Amino acid sequence: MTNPTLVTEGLTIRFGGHVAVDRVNCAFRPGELTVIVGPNGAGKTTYFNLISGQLAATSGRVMKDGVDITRLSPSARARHGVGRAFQLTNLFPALSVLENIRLAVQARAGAGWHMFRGVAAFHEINARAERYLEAVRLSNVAYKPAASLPHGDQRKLEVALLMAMEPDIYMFDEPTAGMSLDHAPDVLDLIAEIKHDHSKTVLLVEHKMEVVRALADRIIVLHNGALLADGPPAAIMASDIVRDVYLGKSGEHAA
Ligand SMILES: Nc1ncnc2c1ncn2[C@@H]1O[C@H](COP(=O)(O)OP(=O)(O)OP(=O)(O)O)[C@@H](O)[C@H]1O
Repeated sequence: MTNPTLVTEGLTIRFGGHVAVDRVNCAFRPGELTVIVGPNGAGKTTYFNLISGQLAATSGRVMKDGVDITRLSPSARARHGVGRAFQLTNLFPALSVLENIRLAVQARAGAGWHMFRGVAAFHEINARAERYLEAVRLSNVAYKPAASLPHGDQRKLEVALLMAMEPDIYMFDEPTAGMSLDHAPDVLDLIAEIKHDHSKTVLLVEHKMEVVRALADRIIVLHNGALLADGPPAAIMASDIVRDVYLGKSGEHAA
């Protein structure tokens, strides 16, 4: 089995007396798409925030390729290859779709600017931006202002901006939220393509079971902040304990 890209060890955060994420031990590997499920308030988004650095852990560690990134800022973690899709942050609404992607490519190149000098740099950055534009199938709206895109296309643009960062880990929090059913498959196809690049590790928080079924290689279930179950989709979906959580026997409601 390949080495994990990302490991959380005893990862915990307390808000006052409330333990929102409770000693979560989990390892994530390249080529694997893990969906994090659980009832409302289970700690899914908080766990994501602890991994991407939006929240600081009370205890425990986040390791990226063996490096302890627990105390790093979100941008420092991004430079370590932890990429998280955010709705429309990073986006320049008045600039065109292509310009937005070009800026993201340039920001990524900035870290190793010596590789990109002069005219060659300009061409290389443009070529990369065009590649991501095509990858998310937005070439037909390349010159439209980003703000003018319909919601579904804006989500695709977010995926392109994330790809431009060239992360090792892709994190998506409900990528089809607020999206009409006819647009959802496009974004899901993009995520499936990222997963098929076997060097990438993909984490998804998702409520919609049809999305979970379509994409998951593995499901982890959080409940009251703790890791309740972890395994292949068929086993997790058939497990009594998971059904109990979702059917409310333990006092929670299904998400
Ligand atoms: N900044 C915060 N301060 C205090 N409590 C918080 C904070 N962030 C999250 N919580 C609490 O932590 C718990 C977990 O919340 P979280 O949003 O991670 O759950 P979730 O599983 O993502 O839920 P949902 O499916 O509804 O999005 C909740 O009880 C929430 O109220």
